[in-house]
Amino acid sequence: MAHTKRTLCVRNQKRRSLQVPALQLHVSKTAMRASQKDFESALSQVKLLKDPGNEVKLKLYALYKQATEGPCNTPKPGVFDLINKAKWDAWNALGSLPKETARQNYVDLVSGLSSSSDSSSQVKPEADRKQPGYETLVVTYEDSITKIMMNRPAKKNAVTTQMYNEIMLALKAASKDDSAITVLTGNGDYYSSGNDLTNFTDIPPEGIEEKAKSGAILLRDFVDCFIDFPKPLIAAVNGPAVGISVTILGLFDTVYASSRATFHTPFSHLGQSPEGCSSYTFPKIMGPAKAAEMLIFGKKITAAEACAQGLVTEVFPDSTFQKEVWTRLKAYSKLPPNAMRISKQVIRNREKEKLHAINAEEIRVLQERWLSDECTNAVMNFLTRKAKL
Ligand SMILES: CCCCCCCCCCC/C=C/C(=O)SCCNC(=O)CCNC(=O)[C@H](O)C(C)(C)COP(=O)(O)OP(=O)(O)OC[C@H]1O[C@@H](n2cnc3c(N)ncnc32)[C@H](O)[C@@H]1OP(=O)(O)O
Repeated sequence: MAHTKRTLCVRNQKRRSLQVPALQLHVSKTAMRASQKDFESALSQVKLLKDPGNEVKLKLYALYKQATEGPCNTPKPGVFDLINKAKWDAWNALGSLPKETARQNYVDLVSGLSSSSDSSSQVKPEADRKQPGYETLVVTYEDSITKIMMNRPAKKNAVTTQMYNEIMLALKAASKDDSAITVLTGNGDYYSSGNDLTNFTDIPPEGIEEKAKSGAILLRDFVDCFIDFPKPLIAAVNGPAVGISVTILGLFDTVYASSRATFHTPFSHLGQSPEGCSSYTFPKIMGPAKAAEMLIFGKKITAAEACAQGLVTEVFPDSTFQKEVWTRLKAYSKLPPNAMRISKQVIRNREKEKLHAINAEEIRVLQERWLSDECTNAVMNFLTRKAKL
């Protein structure tokens, strides 16, 4: 099997003490904030705004439908019905986002639009372009770079259902905005601790099989977004990474890591199996033997090891990680954007169909694993704090 190694350049490894993460408001608390009255007032307010552009209008439409009708429940329009298909896609991308959260996101989005149109006579500096409407992410646009930062530092940026949906929305928006490159990173001391294990707890009345089915659709759509992302996609791995946040790195174009980062895919420990196309990308990137140690035996590797094995492009000392990575990315973002996009597509298109098939197959297997005693026991152990990785 051929190894496709990324550039190797391991820097000085220097450990630093972890910073105390800022406290994060609990999602359900914020979701409770928007009352029906707030929602209705946002609906009136939106009519007074100047045209916010198609992308925002689609976001508003999707959140409105989700808030009033729940998850998308209509048949997908035909390919030639462009407008209705775009609306359907935007609504469908919200997956099982709860109605209350959609209502809150709608209110936040309108309030962000109102305040930006209040000050529309002033030209805002690029650094201020924080995009409204996200609760689990901070999405900014600066220097032709869209930065998507996972923002649940107190929970080590564990990925909730809402965060999966918001990352998909942010990627879809980034694919259409005028940024040249897109970066995914984490806030706080972790890059991400992977799937939020409480995702296994809100079982609907229809039973765990239904939950597994909706989880499978969510995960398939999530990974598909990374397979299809049309512009250069960079991960700035600021700290330890676990599970799904590691596996999808094989779908990024470049992975920069802090010397403090570690990479851990404890699927067997959790009674689960590999996802994110890692059953294909990892053996291809690092060779089957190293991939098996990670994916079957859950071996945690350091940033330096991940770089030597080709999963990471370059490791930077933690003390200068942010400065060095952003300096590098700002320089890359000035390259001709069309050329970068086309080069990425030439590289990716050859494998796209295969990657989608692998994604579907991994999820078919995983869906069965979620119903196994091994998985249930492992998740219960974590949630009742009998076990930590
Ligand atoms: C029925 C089917 C449903 C399907 C729905 C699923 C949809 C898609 C699934 C995709 C498949 C993905 C797979 C994976 O990603 S597998 C990896 C999962 N991650 C883990 O197992 C990590 C678990 N966390 C830990 O082991 C430790 O927290 C960690 C080593 C990361 C950090 O330890 P540390 O001691 O430094 O910090 P704490 O444990 O005190 O963590 C601080 C708080 O954060 C909470 N936390 C952290 N990680 C998670 C997590 N992954 N899920 C939920 N909560 C997490 C932790 O509980 C602490 O919270 P409290 O302060 O409230 O106690």
